[in-house]
Parts: sequence; C-alpha cells; structure tokens
Amino acid sequence: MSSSPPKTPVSQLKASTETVTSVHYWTDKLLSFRTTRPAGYQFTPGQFARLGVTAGEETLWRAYSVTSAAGEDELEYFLVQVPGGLFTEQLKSLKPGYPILVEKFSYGFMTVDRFVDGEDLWMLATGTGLGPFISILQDPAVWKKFRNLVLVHCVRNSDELAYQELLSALPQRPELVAGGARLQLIRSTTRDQQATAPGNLQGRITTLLSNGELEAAAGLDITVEKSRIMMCGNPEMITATRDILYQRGLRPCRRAVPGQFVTEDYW
Ligand SMILES: Cc1cc2nc3c(=O)[nH]c(=O)nc-3n(C[C@H](O)[C@H](O)[C@H](O)COP(=O)(O)OP(=O)(O)OC[C@H]3O[C@@H](n4cnc5c(N)ncnc54)[C@H](O)[C@@H]3O)c2cc1C
Repeated sequence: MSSSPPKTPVSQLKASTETVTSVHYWTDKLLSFRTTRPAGYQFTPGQFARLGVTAGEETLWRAYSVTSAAGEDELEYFLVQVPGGLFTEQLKSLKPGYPILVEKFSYGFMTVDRFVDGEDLWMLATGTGLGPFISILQDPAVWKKFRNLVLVHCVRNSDELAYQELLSALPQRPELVAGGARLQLIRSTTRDQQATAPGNLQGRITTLLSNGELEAAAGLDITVEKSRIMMCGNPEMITATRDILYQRGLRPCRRAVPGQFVTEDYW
C-alpha cells in the first residue's frame, strides 16, 4: 500500500463545499435547487457554474447554468434527471442540508454584453435551457438595453413549462419595468396533442422559425438590424437554428466581431 496522501484534483482546490438550502420538483424528473453562495462568488447572468458531487472515491463535476439573479444570497439551478446519468443519479435523494461542491469561478459567454446593439432580444430555450434566461430576465440592465424581450420555451409536454409564475410576475417588478422593455413569453410543446393554454404554440423552435409562426406570435420580424438572439439547450436545436439564422444573414458573435447570436450547448 502506498503511504502518500491521496491527490486532490486541482478543480477541487478551487471549489467550496456549499449546502443545499431548498429543492423544488416541477415534475418527477425536473427540479430546481438552491445552494448557499460561495463567499465572493461573482457571475454574469447567462453564465454557468461547475458543481461537484462525491460518488464513492471520485468527485464528479458537471456544468449548470445559474438561474438565480446576480444579486441574490443563494445560487439556483434548474436541471433534469437524466436516466442513468452519472451525475444526476447522485442527486436523486437531494434534500436541504446536502453538501455540494461549487467551483469558485463562473464560466460561459452567453451573456447580453456580447451584443453591442440591437432592439429585440430573443431567448430561445429547449427544456432546462430555460435556466440562464431566468437569471438574464431578472437583470434590470437587460430591460434597459432592449425594446423587446421575447422568451421562447419549447418542451415536450406542458407540465415541463417551469418557472411560469416567476416569469409572469416579472413585468410587475418596478426595477425591471423602469427599463422600458416589453416582455413576451412564448411557450411551445412538441408532444402534447393540444396547446394547453391560449397562446401556446405547438412544434419545435426550428419548425416555428421556418414557417413564420414564431415571428407572427411575437409580432416581430427577425432581422440583422434589430434582432439579437440567444439559444440554449439541445444541441440539435442550436445547430438547426443557427443554419436558419445564417440563411437569413445573421452571424454568431465572435471575440472581436459583433454578431447577432450567441449559443450554449448542454451536451
Ligand atoms: C455549459 C453547460 C451548461 C449546462 N447547464 C445545465 C443546466 O442548467 N441544467 C441541466 O439539466 N443540464 C445542464 N447541462 C448538462 C449537465 O452538465 C449534465 O451533462 C447533465 O446534467 C447530465 O449529467 P449526467 O452525468 O447525469 O449524465 P451523463 O451521463 O453525462 O449523460 C449525458 C447525456 O444526458 C443527456 N442530457 C444532458 N443534459 C441534458 C439536459 N439538460 N436535458 C436533457 N438531456 C440532457 C444528453 O443525452 C447527454 O448526452 C449543462 C451542460 C453544459 C456544457
């Protein structure tokens, strides 16, 4: 047997052990949870954190978008339990008091400061890709920067349309409406046979973009001049949407070149 101490992974040195403070299940597989916030932890809405859990001898790390507003005392995440998923299997018994590692740095470039101009901010999310937009939409600067905010959330079944109450209440928050933007919430389901609430659409984001239904529902055209687009979630949706936008003249934001869209793939 070796007498040398076990090696601590570098990432663990940069992480702190935080405590789960609440857990909320939207469906049997879809949940949000909150943790204490590491001292001095900074993030820009739209960024993600790396969380760690111990599984036997190993520490597993995964990326999760932060859904809480930048100024809150706690951090919140929105996730789905992937059947057989290494990390999410460990979270099956998640309860307040459970320890979780939070890396002290935040990551990601899907932030509103990537756009130097534009009037309409479109946020296209599939499933848990909604998470970063919950944080972005609670940022007063976003309501000041754009004239229109359009959040599109596409899920399989309507019970997966999480955060409805919080989203519907945003236009009543004085610090946000003072910015002057108008918020539109567009929901779409792909499996429900019927749109369950008036105004809900049916179909994938790419279909709704191609057939014009999305723009008709928002009453806004997607154009190079006015539209700035963020996409988050399923990589297939992102690749296909990117192609549609390309054909319409929109380009990704690059380091030194302003563009019209930014993306975050979840896998
Ligand atoms: C930048 C970034 C941010 C992320 N933010 C989130 C987040 O906010 N919420 C979240 O739930 N996940 C998020 N993910 C995915 C997350 O990091 C894990 O991959 C996921 O939770 C599955 O981990 P696992 O070990 O349980 O499954 P794994 O054994 O790693 O299985 C991965 C497989 O699960 C599926 N999968 C992974 N994530 C999702 C998902 N979100 N929805 C549906 N299917 C999925 C894919 O088929 C993928 O191939 C993010 C990933 C990245 C790269």
